[in-house]
Amino acid sequence: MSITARNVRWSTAGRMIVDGVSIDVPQGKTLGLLGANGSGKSSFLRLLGKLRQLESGVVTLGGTDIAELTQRQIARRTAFVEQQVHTEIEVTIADIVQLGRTPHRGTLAAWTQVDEAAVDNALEQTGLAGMRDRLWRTLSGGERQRVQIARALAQSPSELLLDEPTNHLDIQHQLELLSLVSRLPVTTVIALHDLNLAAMFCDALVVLKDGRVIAHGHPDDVLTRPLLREGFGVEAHIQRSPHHGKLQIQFLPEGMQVAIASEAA
Ligand SMILES: Nc1ncnc2c1ncn2[C@@H]1O[C@H](COP(=O)(O)OP(=O)(O)OP(=O)(O)O)[C@@H](O)[C@H]1O
Repeated sequence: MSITARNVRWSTAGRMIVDGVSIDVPQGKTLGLLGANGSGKSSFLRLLGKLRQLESGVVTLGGTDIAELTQRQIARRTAFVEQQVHTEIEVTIADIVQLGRTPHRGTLAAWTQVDEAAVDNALEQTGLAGMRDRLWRTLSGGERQRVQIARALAQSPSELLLDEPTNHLDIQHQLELLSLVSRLPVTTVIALHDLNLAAMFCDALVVLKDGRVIAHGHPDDVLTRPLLREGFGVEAHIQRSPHHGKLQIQFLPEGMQVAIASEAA
């Protein structure tokens, strides 16, 4: 189902954090949400999932205004993976992934084959099937992150909101996760710091700065040298990869530009 936001605003402590943001994500597409630290990505994702109240503006999921949806109705259709999840209780990977089924089940409802299949499938897709009985507290940061993704997938969502889901993952798992997300028929908004991965896997990008959209559109149109300067304060060389056809950014820190120039001379 589609996700849209129209002129969304949210402020706290007298400071505007999300300042008039609009997005349109068609059914099944992946939108990358980019921006420097503190630009408002997590805050905006929380507004999309109704975990914070909009100050003004409208968010729709599948054409329905979230103001008309209860938290439970949203949980049945939208999965949200936040940056950090802490728990020290003695739970296994399977216990956590099974929690993804909660919104679909009544209080005393029996565990069904549909529930079991959704959990098995989610564990399989995230490469966790062989370690379902491992205790959460024994897992590495990257393993924990994959468990949270598996919980979200077990929810069988039509919309997925992911806040930096790859920040603890090794490169193989980053590529696998983003490739999985971009292939799923689920509408996704994903906050990312890695601009090269965003260029490779997102259908469209939105770049935030101080809570405002400074660029949006196809990655080819968004990822330009002026935008990287304005949004992230970095210099870069951008070229199209002859191997996978997507834009690739090579960052050029000041000292390094000089070194390369003198090497070439
Ligand atoms: N509840 C809050 N109270 C006060 N300030 C907040 C609150 N939530 C967010 N902020 C501030 O809003 C700004 C945007 O934060 P947010 O977490 O949305 O940014 P972000 O783009 O996700 O950053 P990062 O890349 O570092 O995760 C930051 O300056 C943050 O300190």
